[in-house]
Amino acid sequence: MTSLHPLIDDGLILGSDDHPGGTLYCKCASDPVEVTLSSNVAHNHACGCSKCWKPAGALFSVVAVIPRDNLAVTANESKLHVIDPKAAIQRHACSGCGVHMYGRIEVDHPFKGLDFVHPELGGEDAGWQEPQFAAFVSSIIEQGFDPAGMAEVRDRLHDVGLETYDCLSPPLMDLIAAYTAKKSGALK
Ligand SMILES: N[C@@H](CCC(=O)N[C@@H](CS)C(=O)NCC(=O)O)C(=O)O
Ligand SMILES: [Zn+2]
Ligand SMILES: [Zn+2]
Repeated sequence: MTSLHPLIDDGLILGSDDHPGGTLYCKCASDPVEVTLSSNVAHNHACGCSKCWKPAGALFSVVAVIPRDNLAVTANESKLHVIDPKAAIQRHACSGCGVHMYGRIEVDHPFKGLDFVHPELGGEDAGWQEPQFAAFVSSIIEQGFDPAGMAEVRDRLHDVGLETYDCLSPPLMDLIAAYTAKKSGALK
């Protein structure tokens, strides 16, 4: 059966509320890039979009946010490069193994100040917040997934307790819309 993601296929491993953070490692056998997080992550979710890093064979990425002040590159930063400088999220990837170590927003954006990270790089059962929902589910079709398999994919996500959305979850979409409305003056 196609893997959704190793952290989803067999059910979620629940995180611990008081998780203090830890170190993320890229997949290079020597001189790995290290990113140290000084808190747990938030809004962890599965993402089906084409831009987020996924482990080999997985249909989904698992990606979360953390305040940028809680993230530091602590080893081999020189191996990092920005995948697409024009994207809102500047994804810093390792030139050796291709893993995305963190994504940062430098432009005016509702999520500016939050960095995007893949908590599995810090250990699959290390206590990080577990995924809360699945986002950009229909986007897997854009990468070649057969539309006829979508009902099964959504069923499998629901089976492990993940609600599915084709953009972000309603609270995050509301946050983005409120930010846009305040900027335009439609909301005070
Ligand atoms: N359908 C598109 C969706 C891409 C997309 O909008 N991704 C979301 C979720 S990660 C996003 O916020 N992207 C901003 C960015 O990549 O800078 C795809 O799969 O490429
Ligand atoms: Zn690497
Ligand atoms: Zn994504």
